[in-house]
Amino acid sequence: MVALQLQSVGAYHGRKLFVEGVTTPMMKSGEMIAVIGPNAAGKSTLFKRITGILKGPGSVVIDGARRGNAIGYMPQDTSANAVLTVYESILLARKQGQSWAVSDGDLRFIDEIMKALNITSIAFRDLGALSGGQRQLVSIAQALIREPEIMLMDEPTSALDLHRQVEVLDFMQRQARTKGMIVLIAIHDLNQALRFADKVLVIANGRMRACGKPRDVVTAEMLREVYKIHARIEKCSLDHDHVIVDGTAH
Ligand SMILES: Nc1ncnc2c1ncn2[C@@H]1O[C@H](COP(=O)(O)OP(=O)(O)OP(=O)(O)O)[C@@H](O)[C@H]1O
Repeated sequence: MVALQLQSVGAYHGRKLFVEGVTTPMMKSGEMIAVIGPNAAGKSTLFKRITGILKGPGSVVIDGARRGNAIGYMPQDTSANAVLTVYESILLARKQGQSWAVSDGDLRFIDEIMKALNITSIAFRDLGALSGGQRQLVSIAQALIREPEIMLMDEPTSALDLHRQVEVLDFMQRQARTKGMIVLIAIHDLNQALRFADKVLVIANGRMRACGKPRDVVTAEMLREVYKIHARIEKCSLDHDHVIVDGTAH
């Protein structure tokens, strides 16, 4: 069982503090947390601080991790210029930092992940010859193949069609539940956040505005203040909450 908590976390770009004072409740094994907020709010910056790519004040407290490097990170920019096939790139991600001997288990796991993400048919295509959505799926596979206990995904579904979005979010939710992973997903689609997340963390102007149950956090008031939109949260016939946007607020 792994647990993650941010305590007064901030992050610098150069000498400037872009994210400040983020203190979250304890995030636990099996949870999926949607990180939402406007453009340039600091979501990617916060992720980079959690992974250690960026420095800053405060503590990223991880309890109960099985290994030293428990964090997997899928960056927002999934462009690739390495001359590798999809399969090679996933195998390379699997073996990074380990011995180069490839076991049957490694190969089986690669097949499993590729099947789950529906990318088996492009296994031997060059990375440079993929569509934006295909690249995004390969990038998810590269992060998952390392079996992280905490997975940070920066807008993993932004280039995917609706079917693939639901497939990927559903798959990540199952991964969180069955493997006891903590999954943090930066995402702009608030309806997908409402549908899949156990918790929603709102970042605005480099600060945490709220963190809690989706229904408590995604409110008309928050949407007006943080996103400057007039919106209602209404239940559909299946009793799921949906954001219905009426227009922009000034
Ligand atoms: N490498 C960098 N150097 C300097 N400033 C940066 C750098 N990367 C990001 N920033 C700044 O940090 C702030 C937060 O950016 P960040 O990418 O974290 O936002 P975001 O919430 O992920 O936005 P988006 O939803 O648009 O992806 C922005 O003002 C941005 O200009």
